[in-house]
Amino acid sequence: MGSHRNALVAAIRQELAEARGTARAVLAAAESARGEAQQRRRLVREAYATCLSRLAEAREATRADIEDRYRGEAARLAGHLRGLATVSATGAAGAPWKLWAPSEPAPGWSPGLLRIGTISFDGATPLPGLVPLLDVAHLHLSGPPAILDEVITGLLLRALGSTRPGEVELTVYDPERLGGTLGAFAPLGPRIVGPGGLTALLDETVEHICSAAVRESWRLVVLLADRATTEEMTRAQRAQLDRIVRTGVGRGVHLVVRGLELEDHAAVERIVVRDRVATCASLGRLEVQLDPPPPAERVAAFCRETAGRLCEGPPPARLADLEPARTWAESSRHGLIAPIGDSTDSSLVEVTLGDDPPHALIGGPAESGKTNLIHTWLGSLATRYGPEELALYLLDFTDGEAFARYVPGPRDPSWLPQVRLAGVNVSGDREFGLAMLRHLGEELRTRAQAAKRHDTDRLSGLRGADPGGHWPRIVAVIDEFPALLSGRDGLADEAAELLEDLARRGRSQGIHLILACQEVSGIQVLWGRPGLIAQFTLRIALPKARRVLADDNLAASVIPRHHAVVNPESGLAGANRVVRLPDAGDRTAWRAVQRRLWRSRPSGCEEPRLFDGNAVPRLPSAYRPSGRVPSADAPVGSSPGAVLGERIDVAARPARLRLGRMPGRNLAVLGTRTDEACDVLAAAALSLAAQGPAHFSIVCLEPAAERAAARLVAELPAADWYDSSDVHFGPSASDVPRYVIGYGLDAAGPPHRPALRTLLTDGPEQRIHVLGWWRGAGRLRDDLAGRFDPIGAWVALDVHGSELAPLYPQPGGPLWYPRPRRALFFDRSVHRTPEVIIPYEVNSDHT
Ligand SMILES: Nc1ncnc2c1ncn2[C@@H]1O[C@H](COP(=O)(O)OP(=O)(O)OP(=O)(O)O)[C@@H](O)[C@H]1O
Repeated sequence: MGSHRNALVAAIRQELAEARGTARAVLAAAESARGEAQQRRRLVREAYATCLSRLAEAREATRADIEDRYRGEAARLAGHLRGLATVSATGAAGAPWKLWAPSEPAPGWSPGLLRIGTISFDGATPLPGLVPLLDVAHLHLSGPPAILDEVITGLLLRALGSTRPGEVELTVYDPERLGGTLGAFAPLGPRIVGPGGLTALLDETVEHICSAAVRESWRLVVLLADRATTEEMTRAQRAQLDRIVRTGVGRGVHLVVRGLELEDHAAVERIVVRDRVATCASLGRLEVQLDPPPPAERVAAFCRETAGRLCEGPPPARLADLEPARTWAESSRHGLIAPIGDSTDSSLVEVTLGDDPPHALIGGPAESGKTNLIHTWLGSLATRYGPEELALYLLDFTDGEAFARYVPGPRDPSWLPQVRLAGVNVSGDREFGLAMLRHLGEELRTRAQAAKRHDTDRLSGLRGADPGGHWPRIVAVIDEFPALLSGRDGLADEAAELLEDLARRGRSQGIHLILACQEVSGIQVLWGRPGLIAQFTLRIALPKARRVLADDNLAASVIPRHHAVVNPESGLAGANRVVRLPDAGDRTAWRAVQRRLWRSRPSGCEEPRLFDGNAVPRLPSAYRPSGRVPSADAPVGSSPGAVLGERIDVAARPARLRLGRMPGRNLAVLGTRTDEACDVLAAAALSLAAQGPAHFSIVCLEPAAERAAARLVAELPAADWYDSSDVHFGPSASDVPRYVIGYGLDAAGPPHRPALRTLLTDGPEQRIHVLGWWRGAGRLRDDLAGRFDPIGAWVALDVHGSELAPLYPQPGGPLWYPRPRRALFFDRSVHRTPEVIIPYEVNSDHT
């Protein structure tokens, strides 16, 4: 029993041991599985954490990117909006009060939006908060009345300040304060309507809307309604108000209302104000931080000033107002019509140049605005008629440079394409005036002949018969013309004759004259020539002008500054038209117009000829022996021409002295002006050297001329030099022409006179010519023993006409009063009378 029990115990022990072993093994396996699971869990957790952080990073990066893009987009959008806002509310309509000033609308302007405050936008610079009014909307405002009144004051100031005085009419219904609410606008005389006046106001406004055929201004009806107005509003009043809401905007009638409901309509812009923040129907959810009210003193000053301007009437037209809708669209076939200003009712006043009236006379005292009028007229013509239709010749005998603006200058390369010729600073050079008249005389002849060929006698006929021809109307303007006519000499007589001929026959050939002058005496020059003055049927008299209009026509003495009387019937009383003249003095504005016209010039349109009396022409390079020097065997012309200076003519041609193989073909330059004498001799020698092979002998007996003579020698291809140490007047004959260029020849003295006389007398036939400078006519006479035959041509500098008598065929000598940089040139083989020339600048340090 005991052993059985022992065996059982042992067996049980065995089983227990096995079971324990199995359990341990299972435990170990379970623990290992748990360890693995934990490991896996850790890995998963770690992976999860990594994922999370990556996701967070990606999210951050995307968010930052989105934010960047958003900010960029927002800034771009804000920029666009700001640009749009600037364009939509320019000048007084949109400027903050700090910078506010009334702004005159430009021509063609149409009303934009009006600023009431600012819109803040994501930390960016705030945008202006704008609302529509003129031409677009009625405004309905709700909120605290005091703030609304401030907003309305600001809106009215902006609307009035961005339009022309008088263009916006103000009516204020203010039953509570009887106009006191908008009292700052009192100087403008708004219509104030008190309690009991609403019906009449609405009826009258509806009537105005129905009757306004053409809208020329706006009417703002401000309704500042109180509680009683709302409560007592009748159905009839409501009906009228609704009618205004529906039909007013199209007729320029706008309501600005607070305290009263307006019916829903597309034209009603609702502005709701809370705590100085407004929302507006047109701005959606954007909130507008309201501007403070405009400073009271600014409103008062604006209203005072505008009231003053209203009393004066509308401002005169500006130069830009005279411009046509289309540039160069007019034909000048039958005449030239252009406005020069406006009348007091703002309608433009046009003047005509054509068959009748053909020519104009402008008169007025100094500083009365003649030049300004000419600029205005030319500007008006030049924008209407292109270079094929109009050619301008301008001459200014005043001391100014008024016409320089029309030609290329150092700062502006543009020119007015219609200008063919402009003379400035010509007061000392009447010869240029004469040259212009001669040129126009030639043109007149050409036109008359062409017209005759086409069996017509006037420009309109010629243009019809010869449509391919170039027959623009010509307008020649001569400011301060008496300077040209008043001298008692041949020049004045010829100028007057040419002028009379042009005035008489030019009318039918499309050549028109505009003469201007200030002095009564100037006009008297014309009155002394009834045939001439009779042609100037268009008279334009500036304030206080005398003798321009008929004697019994006193209009010019009563017109104010910057006005003119235009009279196309020779100044007869009854044909006056008073015109307000624009200010044409703004060079920048003019330059913009001119540049525009210049860029549109047709190809081949040449630069105008400018004659500037104060400028010294340079010897053109064509007359210098630069480049290839003619070889000794090159052909020599039979009479090479020595260029002495520039002729005072339209084409700026050089004055030439032909030096043929004939007796007397020598030149004497007379006078004491060393520089000019040297320039004449140098120009002559250089131009001869440029024409063919020649030999030069330079004889310099005047120390002051040595430098100039030496420079000449340096530039000449072949030259000998002689001075007081080896004076020599016997150059041997040769195959090529020889020229003796003498500086201060009178200094040679008696011992050399016989040789000099022989050379002067016999030289030319052997092709030896003397071009010499004598420092006075008396010294030349001494050298020649009173026999001037060998001197066939002379150039006089500061030598009076009477001293030149022995060298001149007419008794008494030529009429000549020396002037700086001008010389009198006489060649007995070609001239009947001497001509004035301008010695070229040759030896200056600039050349
Ligand atoms: N319509 C105008 N509006 C404004 N300013 C003007 C007007 N007309 C002339 N002026 C100014 O008046 C001044 C004199 O004008 P302008 O030179 O045209 O007179 P003028 O009669 O030609 O003088 P002068 O006889 O001395 O040559 C100038 O400063 C010019 O700018």
